Formats: sequence, C-alpha cells, structure tokens
Amino acid sequence: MERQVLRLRQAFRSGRSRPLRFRLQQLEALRRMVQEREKEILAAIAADLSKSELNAYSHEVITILGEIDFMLGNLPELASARPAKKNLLTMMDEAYVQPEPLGVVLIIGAWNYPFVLTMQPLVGAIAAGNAAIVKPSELSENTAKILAELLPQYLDQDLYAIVNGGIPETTELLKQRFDHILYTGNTAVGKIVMEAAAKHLTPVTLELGGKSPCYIDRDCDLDVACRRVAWGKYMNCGQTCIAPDYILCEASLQNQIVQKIKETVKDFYGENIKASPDYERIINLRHFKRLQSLLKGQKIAFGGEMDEATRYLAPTILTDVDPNSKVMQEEIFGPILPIVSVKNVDEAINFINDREKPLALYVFSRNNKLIKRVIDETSSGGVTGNDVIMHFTVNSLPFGGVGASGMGAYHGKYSFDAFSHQRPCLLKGLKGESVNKLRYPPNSESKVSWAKFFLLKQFNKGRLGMLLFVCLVAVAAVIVKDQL
Ligand SMILES: NC(=O)C1=CN([C@@H]2O[C@H](COP(=O)(O)OP(=O)(O)OC[C@H]3O[C@@H](n4cnc5c(N)ncnc54)[C@H](O)[C@@H]3O)[C@@H](O)[C@H]2O)C=CC1
Ligand SMILES: CCCCCCCCCCCCCCCCCC(=O)O
Repeated sequence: MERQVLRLRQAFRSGRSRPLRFRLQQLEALRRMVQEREKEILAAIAADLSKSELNAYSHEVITILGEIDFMLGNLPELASARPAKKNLLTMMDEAYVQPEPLGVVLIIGAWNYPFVLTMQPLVGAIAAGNAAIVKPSELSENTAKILAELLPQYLDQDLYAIVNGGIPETTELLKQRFDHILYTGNTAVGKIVMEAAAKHLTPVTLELGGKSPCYIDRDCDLDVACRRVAWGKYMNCGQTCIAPDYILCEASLQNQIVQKIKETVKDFYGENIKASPDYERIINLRHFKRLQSLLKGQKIAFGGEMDEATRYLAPTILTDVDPNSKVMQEEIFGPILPIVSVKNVDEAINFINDREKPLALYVFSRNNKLIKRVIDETSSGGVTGNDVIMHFTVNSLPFGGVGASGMGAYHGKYSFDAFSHQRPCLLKGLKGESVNKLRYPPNSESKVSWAKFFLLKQFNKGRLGMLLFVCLVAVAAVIVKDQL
C-alpha cells in the first residue's frame, strides 16, 4: 500500500496530472470507458443490487456521463486564475486566485450506488489535477471488480489506482498520508476515517447518512406528493442515502397517504412486486435482518411481506409510529416508510430540530411561503421542495451533509473545488519603496494614519477611481517622503 501511494505521489510530483490538456484527455478516456464498456458496467451494478440494467443506467451511468460532460465543458474556466479585488496598497500589482491540485487523494465509496459514489468523486479529482486512489465498497463486489479491471485500461496507471478489499485493506490505506479523503458511508466509519486523517492533518469530505424527514402539508396535491415520495423511497429498495426516511403529517392525512402510496406501488411495480424488474433487493442478510428487526412491534399499514432467501422486503408503510421506537432512532436504509403524526408545521419544525441535522429535507405543500419557512427554520444537507431526491441531479447545486450528515460537498463545480486549493497569489513589482516605507520600522503615529488611509479606503469606481487613485498615490508618495 505504502509503495502504491508513493508511486502515485511521484507521478503527481512529476507534474503530469496538471496540464489542462492532460486532465481533459483523462476525462475523455473515462467517458470512453463508460461508453465502450457500458454492458459490463451495467451487468456488474445489476448483479450487485438485483437491479435491472435499465435502472442501473438511469440511476448511475447517466449521472457519470453528465458529470464528465459538465467537466469537459467547464474545466477551462474552473481551472483558470480568477482576478481578485485589490486595496490601495496593491492597486498596481497583480492579485488572483489560482486553483491548484491538492496532491494524492483517496476516494472511499459505499455499496448502494457503487458506480456513482466512486466515479463521480474521481471525475472531480481528475479535473482538479490530482492523483487518486479509489476504494470501492467490498459489498458491491461485482462493481468493485469491473472497476479494477477497466480503470487501468483507460486511465494513466501511475496517477490513478484502484484498491479493492474490506476493513483490513481500508485500515491499511488510511494509515498512509493523503492530501484529501472523500469518504461516503455510515457515520460510525466516518469518525474512523476522520480520526485517521487527523493524524496527517488531511482534510476530509464526509458524505454520511441520517434520517431525512419528509413533511406533507394539509394544503397539498396528495396524489402527486405520494407518487413522488413512493418513487424516492422505494427506488433501489430504499437503499438511497437521500431517500425520504419518514413522513411527518397531520394525523388526518395518514390514511389517505397510505391509500395513495398503495395505489402508486401497484402502478409502479404491478400486482406481483417480486416479479417487477424495477424493484430491487436488500444488499445482504445482515441488512435484511436489521430491517426485519425494525418492524417488530410496529403497525404495518401496508406491505411487510418478506423472503429471506432472496432478501426481498416489500414496500412497507408503518402508521402511528412512536417517535421513540427503534425505527425512528436509526437511518432505515430500506423500503420501510414510517408515518409520524404532528399537529401542524410548527411541531414538524420542532421535531426536525430536536434531531441530528439530516442529509436531505423534503416539504410538500401548495404554499410556497410554508416551504420557505420550513427551510428557514431548519437545517439539512440539502432540500427539495415538492419532490424528493431531485436536488442530487442538479450539478450546479453542492451535494453534501451538515452536522451529523457530513461535511464538505461535491458535484460539478463543487467537486472541482473539493479537490482544489484556492491559492491566493499577489505579484508585485520592485518599485514603490517610498510608499512601502509606511510598513517598515520604526513605526510612528503618522505612518499609522497613512496605513489607515491606504488599507481602509475602498476605491473601486472604474477608470475615474483609478485616475484619482494614481493622483492620490503620487501626492501621498511626495508627502510621505517628506515626512519620514
Ligand atoms: N452522503 C452520501 O452521499 C451517501 C451516504 N451514504 C450513507 O452510507 C451508509 C451506507 O453505507 P455503508 O453501509 O457504510 O457502506 P459500506 O459498508 O460500503 O462502507 C463504506 C466504505 O467504508 C469502508 N469501511 C467499512 N468499515 C470500515 C472500517 N471499519 N474502517 C475503514 N473503512 C471501512 C468500506 O470498505 C466501504 O468502502 C448509509 O448511512 C448512507 O446514508 C450512502 C450513499 C451516499
Ligand atoms: C425524462 C426522463 C427522466 C429520467 C430521470 C431519471 C432520474 C433518475 C434519478 C436518479 C437519482 C439517483 C440517485 C442516486 C443517489 C446516490 C447517492 C445516494 O443518495 O445514496
């Protein structure tokens, strides 16, 4: 492991990953990989998550193609230096912010969207000019295997590597020094990653989970709300980090919501859900048993059927759920939808604020003011109003958590930023010593007043301001020279 990181570090230090042309070439190669090897990639994702290849394409491959296209189209602008505003003392100098790559970065992915959660950060790491090691989840073993086979065929092998394995391999990897770590997965392991990173003062982006609430207001089109909630909750069998975890609504809405989601489920998956190509399975037996245990003692208003042999768990709704019950204490990450009743929106807001900050928050209402109020009075990684999941798909929005749901963000420009250092650069000439005397010892009352004048005054009024400024500097230089 140590040698592998060293190899990447040497390649990074050679400067090969930095030129814009090289980054664009690598991104194009990654796009070619996705296009040319689409069948193998889809088959691997499908095998890992008992998913149809059509769904594997629309849940995962489409996101990566979109992200690569975004980077190819925007990289020249993202990577270029941005001029910075100057003060009086530096008006004649050059000030700019130059994004620079961080170095060798580590990307640790989770199993639930195994292609997106490794490749989307990789696109950002390449775009920003880094070397990268990708560590896919061992639970999605087919995707991990195909990535290990394909990436070296398309990408520069000295700069981009893939390490497969479970806890021992990841533990070993985390002992190495990286310049950034982007980890996606559960909060407990997030803490392990952050602790390991702290030993090297390595910055981290943590994409964690949590319970994402969904408030459905009385003033709402329930048919639409229930269809959208059912889509986001039961997609990937509930194994989506931003799936609506539970519903908050007034008690009088509960039965209608159950009825409407029930009808939607029939429309989506037919009478025999098990036979639907659009309904996935739980990833493994451990998660299946965990979900089974969350149902104990609950009122199952819909669903609840299960088959351990195939890890099938039907779309399920729980009603009159006690906020203190187990299903409301941990992230569900499965197709179980509890409904908790609240008296009104105020109680819903308090309910959300009494708990850890969620990764996503959903509000359904015809009343935009109410939606804005919920946004203003709560905190969450992201928000979608009158829909679920969809903020993930907008790559001009930063995607990430806050508080217990994570730190940092990525997607589109934010991925580029996550893997870049914004380096401030100020380039001065060697002239102007008469004004510079102001900052050289010995200090004096008059120097301080001049310093205040130069540093605290703001002149940003275009050409006229510039002219005025040049005159001022000339006069000041003469006065300062005489006084010092
Ligand atoms: N914020 C986001 O974008 C996303 C967050 N998630 C969250 O991830 C969670 C589900 O993923 P997990 O079951 O955690 O996935 P997982 O079991 O695949 O673990 C994630 C990664 O951590 C590594 N890992 C596991 N145990 C480790 C240890 N002791 N030391 C070092 N590395 C270790 C694994 O090898 C894997 O690469 C949910 O909480 C979900 O909400 C999932 C997808 C997206
Ligand atoms: C007109 C046709 C439109 C088709 C749109 C398809 C939209 C598909 C959205 C797919 C979202 C995938 C979410 C992936 C989330 C990954 C991270 C996570 O939350 O665990």
